[in-house]
Amino acid sequence: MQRIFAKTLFKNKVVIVTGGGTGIGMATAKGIVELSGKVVIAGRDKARIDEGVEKIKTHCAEGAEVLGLQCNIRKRGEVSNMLTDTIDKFGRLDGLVNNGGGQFWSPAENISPGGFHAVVDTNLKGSWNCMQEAYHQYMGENGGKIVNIVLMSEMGLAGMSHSAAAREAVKNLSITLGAEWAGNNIQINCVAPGIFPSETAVAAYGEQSKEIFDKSAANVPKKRLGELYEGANLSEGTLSLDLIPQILFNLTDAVQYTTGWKETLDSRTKLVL
Ligand SMILES: CCCCCCC/C=C/C(=O)SCCNC(=O)CCNC(=O)[C@H](O)C(C)(C)COP(=O)(O)OP(=O)(O)OC[C@H]1O[C@@H](n2cnc3c(N)ncnc32)[C@H](O)[C@@H]1OP(=O)(O)O
Ligand SMILES: NC(=O)C1=CN([C@@H]2O[C@H](COP(=O)(O)OP(=O)(O)OC[C@H]3O[C@@H](n4cnc5c(N)ncnc54)[C@H](OP(=O)(O)O)[C@@H]3O)[C@@H](O)[C@H]2O)C=CC1
Repeated sequence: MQRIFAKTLFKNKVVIVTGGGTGIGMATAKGIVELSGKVVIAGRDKARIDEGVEKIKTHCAEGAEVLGLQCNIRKRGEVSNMLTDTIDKFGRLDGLVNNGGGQFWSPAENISPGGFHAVVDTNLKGSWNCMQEAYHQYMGENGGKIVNIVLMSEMGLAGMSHSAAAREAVKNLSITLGAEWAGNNIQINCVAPGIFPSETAVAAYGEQSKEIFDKSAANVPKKRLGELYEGANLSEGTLSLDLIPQILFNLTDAVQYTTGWKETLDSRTKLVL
C-alpha cells in the first residue's frame, strides 16, 4: 500500500496506543512504526500485549521501537505508571490514542448495574484517566495530540445503550478538553470507526456477532465491512491516507471523524430492533 507521508514522519515521535495489542489498535501501532515512530501498546492481558509487540516489531522501520505495558485503563494507578514508564523509557510523549475499550450487546432492560458500570468505566473513565494523566505528566507542559476512538452513536445505538452513552460523553469531553487545553498546544480529536470484524471483536459478541457484523455489510455504502488497516488508515483503493497519523500531526481543532465504512442510521436501527 502506498502512503501519502514520508516514511520518516514519526521519527523520534512517541505515541501510546491503548488496546494496541489487538485489532484496530494494533493496526494503528503498526502504522506508527512503519512511519519510523516509537509506539507503546497497553492492555490488561499481558500475553496479548507480548504477542502484539512481536507482531508490531516485524513492521518497524529504521529508528522505530515498540514497548508493551500491562495497564487497565480503569485503574488510575496503572494509567499513571503507564505514562511514567513511557516517559522514563522514551523521554517524551507526542500522541495518545485512546483505543482500548468495548462493550457487550444487550437490550437495555437486561444490563445489570455492574455491567453498565463496567462499560462506562472502561470507555469514559478509562479515556479520561489517560487524557488527564497525559496532561499532568507531559502534555500540559509540552503539548501533544490525542485521538479518542469512539462509536457512531450520535443518534443512539440500540443494543449498546451503555457504550453509546459513554462514547457520546467522550466526544463531548474531547470538545471541552480540546478548548480548555488548546492553550497548552494539545489537540484532541475523535475517530468513529464503521464496522470492523476484528477477531477479538467477533469473539466479544458471541452469538450476536453474526447479526452485528455479517448482516451489516449490505447496508454499508461500500457493500463490505472494513479491513483493520483501513480503520487505522482510512485507505482509498491502494492509497493510504493515514487518517490517524494525519490527525496526530496535522490537524488543530477538536473534530470528529467517521471512517468510510458506515451504515446508514436507518438500516442500523432496523438491524438491531
Ligand atoms: C448494529 C450495531 C452497529 C454498531 C456496531 C459497533 C461495533 C462495535 C464493535 C466494537 O466495539 S469491537 C470491540 C470489541 N471488544 C470488546 O467489545 C471488548 C469487550 N469487553 C470489555 O470491554 C469488557 O470485558 C467489559 C464488557 C467492559 C466488561 O468488563 P470486565 O472485564 O470488568 O467484566 P466483568 O468483571 O467480567 O463484569 C463486570 C460486569 O459486566 C457484566 N458483563 C460482562 N460481560 C457481559 C456480557 N457479555 N453480557 C452481560 N453482562 C456482562 C458482568 O455481569 C458484571 O456485572 P455484574 O454481574 O457485576 O452486575
Ligand atoms: N471493530 C469495530 O467494528 C469497532 C470498534 N470500535 C472501537 O474501537 C476500539 C478497538 O476495537 P477492536 O480493535 O475492534 O476490538 P478489540 O477487542 O480488539 O480491541 C479492544 C482493545 O482494548 C483493550 N482493552 C479493553 N478494555 C481495556 C482496559 N480496561 N484497559 C486497557 N485496555 C483495554 C483490549 O485488550 P485487553 O482485553 O487485553 O485489555 C483490546 O486490545 C474499541 O474501543 C472498540 O469499541 C468502535 C466502533 C466499531
